[in-house]
Amino acid sequence: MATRASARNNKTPSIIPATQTTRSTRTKAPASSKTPPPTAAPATTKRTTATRKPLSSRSNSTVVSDGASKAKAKPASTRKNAKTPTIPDSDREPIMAYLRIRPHLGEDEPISVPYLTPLSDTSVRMTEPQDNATNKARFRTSTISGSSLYTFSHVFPPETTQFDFFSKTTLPLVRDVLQGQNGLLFTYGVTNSGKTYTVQGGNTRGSAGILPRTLDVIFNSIEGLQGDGKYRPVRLYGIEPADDSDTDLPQMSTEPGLAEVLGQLDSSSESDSDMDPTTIKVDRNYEYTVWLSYVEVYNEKIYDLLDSVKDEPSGRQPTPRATADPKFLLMRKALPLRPSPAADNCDAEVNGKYISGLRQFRITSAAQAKSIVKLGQLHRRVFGTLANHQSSRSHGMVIIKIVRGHRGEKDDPTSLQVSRLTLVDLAGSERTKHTHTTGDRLKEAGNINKSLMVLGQCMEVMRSNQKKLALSLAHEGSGKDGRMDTRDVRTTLAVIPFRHSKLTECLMDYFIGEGRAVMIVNVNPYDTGYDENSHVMKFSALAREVYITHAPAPVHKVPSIGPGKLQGQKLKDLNPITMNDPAVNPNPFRRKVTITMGKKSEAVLEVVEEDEPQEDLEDFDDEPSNPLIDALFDEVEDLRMKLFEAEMRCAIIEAETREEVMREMEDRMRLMEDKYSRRLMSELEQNELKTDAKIDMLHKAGLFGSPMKQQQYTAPTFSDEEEDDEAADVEMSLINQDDDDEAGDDEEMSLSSPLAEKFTKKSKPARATAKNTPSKQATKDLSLEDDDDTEMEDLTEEEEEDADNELLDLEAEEEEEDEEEEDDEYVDDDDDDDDYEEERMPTKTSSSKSTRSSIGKSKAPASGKQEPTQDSKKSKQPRVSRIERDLKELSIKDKAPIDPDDSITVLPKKSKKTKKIVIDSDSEEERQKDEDDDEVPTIPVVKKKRQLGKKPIMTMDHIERVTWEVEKKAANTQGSRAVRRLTGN
Ligand SMILES: Nc1ncnc2c1ncn2[C@@H]1O[C@H](COP(=O)(O)OP(=O)(O)OP(=O)(O)O)[C@@H](O)[C@H]1O
Repeated sequence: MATRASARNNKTPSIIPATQTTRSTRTKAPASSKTPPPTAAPATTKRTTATRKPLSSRSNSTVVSDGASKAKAKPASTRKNAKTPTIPDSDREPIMAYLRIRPHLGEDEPISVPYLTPLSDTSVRMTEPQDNATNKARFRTSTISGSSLYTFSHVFPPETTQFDFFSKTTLPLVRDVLQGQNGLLFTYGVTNSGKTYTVQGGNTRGSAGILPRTLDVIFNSIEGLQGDGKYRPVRLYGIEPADDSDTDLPQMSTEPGLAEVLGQLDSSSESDSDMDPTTIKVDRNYEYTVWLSYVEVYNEKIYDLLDSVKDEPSGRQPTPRATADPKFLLMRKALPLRPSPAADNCDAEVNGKYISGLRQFRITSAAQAKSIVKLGQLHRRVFGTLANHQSSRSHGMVIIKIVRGHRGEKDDPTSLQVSRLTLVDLAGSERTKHTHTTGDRLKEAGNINKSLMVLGQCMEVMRSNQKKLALSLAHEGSGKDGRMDTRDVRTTLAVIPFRHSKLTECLMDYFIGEGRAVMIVNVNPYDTGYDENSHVMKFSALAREVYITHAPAPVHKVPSIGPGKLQGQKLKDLNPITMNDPAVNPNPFRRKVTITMGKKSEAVLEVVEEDEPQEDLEDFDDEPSNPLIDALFDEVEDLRMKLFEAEMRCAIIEAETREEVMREMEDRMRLMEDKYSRRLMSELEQNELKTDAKIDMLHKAGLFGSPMKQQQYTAPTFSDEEEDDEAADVEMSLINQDDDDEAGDDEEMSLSSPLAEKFTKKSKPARATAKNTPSKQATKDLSLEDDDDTEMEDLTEEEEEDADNELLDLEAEEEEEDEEEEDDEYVDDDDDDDDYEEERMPTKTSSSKSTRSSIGKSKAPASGKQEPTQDSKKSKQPRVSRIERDLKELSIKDKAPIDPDDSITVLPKKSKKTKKIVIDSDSEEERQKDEDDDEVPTIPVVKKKRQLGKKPIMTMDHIERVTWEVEKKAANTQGSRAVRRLTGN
């Protein structure tokens, strides 16, 4: 009874000075635990303990909260010895941060390997997923570290059941609220991380979330102890007499059209029948009444989700009902936040804010409470803030108030105590850049981000303030008089920006007042938002460093219920909220909501949201106001707001710029790729054309294929072999080209190629020269099969002589050109030219020395060497063997064994794609002709069908054979320059 007396004393005016002392003591509370007490400290601490915990001391509950046990375990006297500045008083405890890892839900998940690994009960490692293909970070675009370690109050792995999770995280808060303490629980995480599942639950049996379980446990525990509900809670801590309307539970809309829409959305699940059997032992000397409200914070406005939803047909065209596209106009009005009067809680240093006009319902059973919550969720959906398959776009808050009064003083409202438990299902914390939202959605996303960002800022400021305070208290006694005045420090503390967002404004009293806060961090480790989840984890780390005073909610101390009653009356005047309300915002926010009801039908609703009335806010502000301070504060707020908006803009611009730059880079890369592939193709084409041109030149020179020409090779060399080799190579490479293109290209090339022209120039004089040599006759005997060759034969002697002279004139010029060609990218040209020269050599060998040398001179500079080296021959050897192999293959294919003595003709092929080469024996006539020639060995001719030039070419066997013959002759004559060149001498 003594305790109760002391509790009563709190509400007497004489206590007020003591209360003021208590305020400062409360701020100093950490000091008492960290530093040796100043002389006045014990008294104040004692007084605080006596005034702030009157009811707990009377509690006969056997279930003692952790916090209470801590407080008991560490009495004020012992706590004073603790000196570490960063360790808080046991009256305060950090925000508890629990991590819940969402399980893998199936194949739809974007990644299958989680990037979060629990290391212990309290720590996890987060490792950025790697892209297997590139071995680079898969999702990261920012500079967040690839792997980080995070610690929590507890880590719940994916397999944690709802029951276990509730028992470890929420049950202590439920216990507290039944003992008169406030509690806050909020879920934080990106969309699809399991926040709603955690709070509301799933559809399967046993998957009920912490909210239904909380309701179950409360009603299990207070069974038989429910009060008569004579008084109802108002504002944060106020009490006023209840009336009959409090027991009228909210109903689903009575309007048939809307009821139909709501009815279709209202689905039952297996978890509805879940009942959590947990019971907490409570003080049975008390009676308890439970009140419930449900609000959502959407677009920086607070709406009552239990307010009746009505269609407002007035002021608009009637719309067809019950059609496939019914249209309703729903109106709702935002509720204002008002400062809690100091009189409601004299102990409080700073009072929080309450939601003015919020409806609350007295509930008597868990089932009733659950149905009300369900209705609130329906309203959330009907207003489009809890869309079917999208992220919740509002913060949902269920506020459970428990009014408890001692049974012996049932009719004394001043003995009543109001405690609150708020469960918040925050909207997804993803950023705008990921959602690609525009217009209203962008505004929504901006507001969601804003409120979450402000929540983070508040925590940041609270943490730094607490650190500052703790540090200054650690140096207590260092002042002039040996005492530390914390007021000096307090003046330097930063203002916590609660007012920057509605969410933090609503919750501020939990942070600055008494109570406990639990943060549940939901993470989906299979989500692509690695960066977002990293931010969530960092946020939780920040929250864990913020300390909150752990103390029971104050007992209602106001002797008279007058102000409350008046205020309650005023509040009632605000309900029901209609468009007729005089304080309607002139610019209500309109938006459309489409609700899918089954597969076929959908309902289109138009929602009009009005701002909260502003004009009567001051009427409720009980705090003494200083205009200057208010103006300054507003200024600060304004600036902060601007700063915040600028930051938001910057963040959005940064995200957009990054994306733009990325897109631009991608485009450029694509262009470059195109450009290079085009260039590559054109180079290939040019190479092909050049090769064609060279082959053409060779043909024009009559060095390929004709049996008559073969007869000219009296001094065959390996150069010929190389040439043949190369020609065969070229042929094989060209054989896959398209037939149609071929002839045209070939012809075109032979005309357009500068080399071809050059060759034409050269070949004529060369032939002319040959005619003037002793071997002229042999040259004349050339019976070329090709028209080109025949043309060449048709040259008159005069022309040939002219050409010969021209050739000499051109020598110097060509030398220069050839030197330039050496630097040309097509280095092979030189070899080819050289080959050409080599091929010409047999003819020249039998011709005059001067002619030979002139030709040799004209071509030699092009190759940069006078004679082929042994190396170059070796390097060409593989080609020779390839040709041999090819020929063998062909012979096998055609089942015609190659006889080196036979002349083989490769007939023109009709299609290159068939890759078929027909080998024919030379005609009997030709063979006879060959045999008749005594002077030169007969060269068996392989007449291959050349794809471009369509001219026969020689094969290896022939060349080898001729070479052998020539070597034999050369050994005899000892003078053949060609042989010297062949052997590399
Ligand atoms: N622990 C869990 N066990 C099984 N399923 C889960 C769990 N957590 C979440 N889910 C499932 O994951 C999906 C997404 O969860 P939920 O809707 O709760 O995410 P959310 O974070 O609330 O998303 P939003 O922010 O968009 O509202 C749901 O289908 C839910 O049933």
